[in-house]
Amino acid sequence: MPAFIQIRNLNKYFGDLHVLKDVNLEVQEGEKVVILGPSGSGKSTLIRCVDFLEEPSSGEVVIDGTTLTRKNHLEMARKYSSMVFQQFNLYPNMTVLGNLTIAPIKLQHKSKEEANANAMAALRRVGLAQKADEYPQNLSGGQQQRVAIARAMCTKQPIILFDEPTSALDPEMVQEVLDVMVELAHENITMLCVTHEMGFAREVADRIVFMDDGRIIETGTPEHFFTHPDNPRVQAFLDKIIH
Ligand SMILES: Nc1ncnc2c1ncn2[C@@H]1O[C@H](COP(=O)(O)OP(=O)(O)OP(=O)(O)O)[C@@H](O)[C@H]1O
Repeated sequence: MPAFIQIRNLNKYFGDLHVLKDVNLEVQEGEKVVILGPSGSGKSTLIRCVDFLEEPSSGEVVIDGTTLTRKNHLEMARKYSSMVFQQFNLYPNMTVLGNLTIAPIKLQHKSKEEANANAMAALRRVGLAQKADEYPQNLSGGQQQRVAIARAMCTKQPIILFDEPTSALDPEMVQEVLDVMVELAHENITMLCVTHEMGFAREVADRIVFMDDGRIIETGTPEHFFTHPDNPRVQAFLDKIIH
């Protein structure tokens, strides 16, 4: 059975800058993959290609047997994947409830009642049901990111992509967002997560993928990765981060 997500010979250039270099990765349905690596190694670009927010220069991303193309990517994203960004990307002029219901109503053609019920259920799960009628600017960064995660839950796609979801947060708010992500990880959702949170990676990842200079140079379980990585560059990265 082919993997749920297949990234095949992916290359991405920004002008002359070769950012992804023949990347291959297969992710099974329900798998939680954490992508680590030094700054500028191409992690965000890789994950953005999975949503076609970046178009590959060559190679392909195949989801559930269908290759993403210019033509089908919006429909594919609607069906399969939602992204949680570093900068929450909430609509400032809409209430929290509005932010959570707009895509289900407008794009997925859900009734307002169903969208509201799903939104309230998601807000309860992230502990923010009492904030449904607030505007994003009245929430803390951690709360805004929890709303963004609830928004991703509402659309019920089977894949969730996290692009450094805690990097823009004050330190005291990081844990509250990680707690929500850990809870989400208990579900049969397929998760690809770019993060610098090693504790989260250890706790949640089925597999860690390490990128360096546009290539995947090591993959393995957290146990393998944190205790005896094969590549000395991974060890150097860990030494720098952990000590
Ligand atoms: N839209 C863009 N235009 C030009 N260059 C870009 C663009 N997006 C990313 N880059 C460059 O591509 C390289 C990889 O960036 P990317 O954000 O994928 O790395 P990263 O591993 O996620 O880094 P970080 O951990 O710092 O977020 C960097 O050199 C970056 O400056």
